[in-house]
Amino acid sequence: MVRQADLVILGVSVGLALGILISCAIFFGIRWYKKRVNIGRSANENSVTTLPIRTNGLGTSTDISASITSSIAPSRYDNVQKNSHFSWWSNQSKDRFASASGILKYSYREIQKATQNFTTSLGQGSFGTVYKATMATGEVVAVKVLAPNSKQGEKEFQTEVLLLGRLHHRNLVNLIGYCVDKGQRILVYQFMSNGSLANLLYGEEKQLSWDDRLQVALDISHGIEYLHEGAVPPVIHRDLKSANILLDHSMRAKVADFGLSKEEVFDGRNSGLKGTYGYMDPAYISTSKLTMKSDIYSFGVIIFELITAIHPHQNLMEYINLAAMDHNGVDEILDKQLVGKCNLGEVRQLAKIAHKCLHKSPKKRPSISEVSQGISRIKQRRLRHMMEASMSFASNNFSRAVSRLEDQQLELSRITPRTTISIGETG
Ligand SMILES: Nc1ncnc2c1ncn2[C@@H]1O[C@H](COP(=O)(O)OP(=O)(O)OP(=O)(O)O)[C@@H](O)[C@H]1O
Repeated sequence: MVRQADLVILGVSVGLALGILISCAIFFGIRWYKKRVNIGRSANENSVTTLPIRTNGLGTSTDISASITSSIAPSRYDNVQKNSHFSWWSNQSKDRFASASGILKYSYREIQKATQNFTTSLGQGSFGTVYKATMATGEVVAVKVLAPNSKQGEKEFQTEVLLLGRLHHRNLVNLIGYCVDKGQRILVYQFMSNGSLANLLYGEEKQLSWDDRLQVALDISHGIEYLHEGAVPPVIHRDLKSANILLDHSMRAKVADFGLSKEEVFDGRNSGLKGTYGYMDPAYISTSKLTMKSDIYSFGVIIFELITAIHPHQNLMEYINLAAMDHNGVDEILDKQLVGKCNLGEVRQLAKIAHKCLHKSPKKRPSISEVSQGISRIKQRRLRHMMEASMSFASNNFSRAVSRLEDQQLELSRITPRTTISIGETG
């Protein structure tokens, strides 16, 4: 009996020991597997290249690196030496300052509080809703919350943070921070109180003067000039349109929406082309070859929007082509709000520049610096005319004042002897 009991105890002990051994093996096996999966994942995340940004005097860029994924101009990209790994994205949870360029990382609670629990909507885009928010510091910002069902969302979110976090120019909308928390993806931008150019052109309340429009065109061209000729490697925006141009409190324009460009299905085919119908370069559509000249084409469309206030989806191209058939035909398609309130010479000069941007052969389109110079010349000419006008006004006034003085002197000299006599007589 005793022997049998011993045997049972021995059996149970051995069974238990085996059970513990097997559990340990399973536990450590799972841990090892998870570790390997994580290493693989962060290796993928780290495969973004870090590239330098040049500050060629075009703007206020202070940073020396830019992480670029899909918007780099291909030819120059090849020449830039790639850094091996980019560890920011995988380490981003550790620091409040997410990168050398100082983009802030916010918690979901902070954003929730700043937007009063997401009740201050500014508008809706294809990637989610934009809210006005006041951060704890008192800074007013715009918060873009990515819709959870956004197909392209994650990739575009990363592009926006990695790219825009390192591009700094007064004519680009600044990315202040981001939030990756509680399964949410949120971008925090500087607040642009006058909204989008599209709203200003096609909305009912606001009006844009010719002066404002000329300045907006120049601001946009400076923003693109920084992307094409200031950044190394150059950056192609791919989705320039009036909805992606935002205006601040003093009506200065900035280019927005870098990574969140919309995947458009063109002609019913999923061609993989990026951009927005009506703004897309026909040469890019037919060849799928993306160059900086595709941005130039889209900018040409925006310039014609500024002149005509006709949206590309409202047959703008047909109006432009009709106007091109006539000398000064652009006068016929000028925005009615501008009639009698602008210099037609300037309108025609700007239209001429826009026509060149829309040339069907990309090679024949001007570079962005040529466009900037062209628009600057219009503004300089206007300044010169204004100076000349005010000088001639001043000199007219001066000569009128001088002749009035002479008249008064003559009058006085006529009166003075008589007065003297009369004084003498009374004395
Ligand atoms: N930084 C900002 N400051 C103020 N308002 C903004 C800001 N960013 C976006 N908005 C407003 O939020 C709205 C939606 O913007 P969003 O960029 O999401 O979409 P969109 O560019 O209009 O369209 P899509 O994303 O489809 O290209 C716009 O009406 C815009 O005026």
